[in-house]
Amino acid sequence: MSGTTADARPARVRFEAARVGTKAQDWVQLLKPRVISLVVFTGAAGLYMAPGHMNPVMAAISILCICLASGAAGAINMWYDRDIDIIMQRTATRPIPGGRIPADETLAYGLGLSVLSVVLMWLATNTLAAGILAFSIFFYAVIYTMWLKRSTPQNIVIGGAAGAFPPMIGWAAATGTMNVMPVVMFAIVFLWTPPHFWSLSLYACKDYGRAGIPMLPVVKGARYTRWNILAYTIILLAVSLVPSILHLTGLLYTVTALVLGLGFIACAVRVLLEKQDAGGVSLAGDKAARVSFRFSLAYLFLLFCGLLADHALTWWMS
Ligand code: HEM
Ligand SMILES: CC(C)=CCC/C(C)=C/CC/C(C)=C/COP(=O)(O)OP(=O)(O)O
Repeated sequence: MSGTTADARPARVRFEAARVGTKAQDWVQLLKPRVISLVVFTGAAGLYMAPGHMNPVMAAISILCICLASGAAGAINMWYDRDIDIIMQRTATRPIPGGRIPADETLAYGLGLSVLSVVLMWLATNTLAAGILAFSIFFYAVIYTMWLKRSTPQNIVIGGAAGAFPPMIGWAAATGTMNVMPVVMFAIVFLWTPPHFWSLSLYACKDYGRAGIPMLPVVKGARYTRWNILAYTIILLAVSLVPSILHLTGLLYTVTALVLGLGFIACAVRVLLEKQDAGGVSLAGDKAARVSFRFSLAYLFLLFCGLLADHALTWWMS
């Protein structure tokens, strides 16, 4: 061993830690930037769908606050999960387990950004938006991360609410009120989260098992998880059509929701039918689950694009 201090981390983790980016990139990585991009997009969509005209500077500040809050919650999640992140291959090279950023600084960073985002949202918009924003941080960092994640296989079904609030926050920031449309947008993201995450959990199952996290395939098995993914994609398709049924959206959105929903169901059926052993464990390298996970990301992005385009078209034709 080189140097004077003993380093108990596995060789692969030490190698990765030395290889990964700069200090600034590490601070950004703590915020889970790629997840934020989609979270912020759904928040901006909620803001855009709201009636009336919001001052563009206020709109930009509101979106920045959602971005900061989501990142802050991600940093607190990484602080709390540092003991399991070092065990799981997918997360072992994150800034804390990689030994590049101290845990206490990460916590201070997460708490600082949380306060900043909520106070800024409150000053720039209204109490309702700031209140839901604060509740979202609390729900993800405390309810999901510190409680549900380690205690029940339904962790992400309930915990998924945290990531579903941004459209409501965007709407509240623009109007100071709540309505059916943002609640339906919440429901869409809420029901999207299980097939999104369970697709990934099918091929990350060993990691979660080793870390002792009771994710659905670890506790109930891969076959049960496959059926659940299919069930949620079917419910998701039905709920995604609620805006059409309530005449809140037009034909463009309806067609988008139908095509994407059927595509997601097709992915889920492939996950269900993939070559597997008696326990439902894939014999095909979890190819179908990997496709389903990637499709889930495209699905949510494109569905919300459909909402925005439909809204813009309705406005343009009126
Ligand atoms: C409790 C709810 C959720 C759970 C448990 C969850 C879980 C995960 C996990 C474990 C990953 C892989 C991350 C990695 O490899 O580092 C992931 C990726 C991702 N998630 Fe989720 N997710 C949830 C909700 C959401 C929400 C609400 C959004 C956005 C609206 C979202 C957007 C994304 C994106 C964009 C990625 C890809 C990140 C990348 O490419 O690195 N997730 N999710
Ligand atoms: C406005 C606001 C506060 C929004 C919160 C949005 C948000 C961050 C949602 C959760 C997204 C996510 C990556 C969960 C995975 O956590 P995990 O701990 O299961 O995944 P990991 O194992 O990759 O850390």
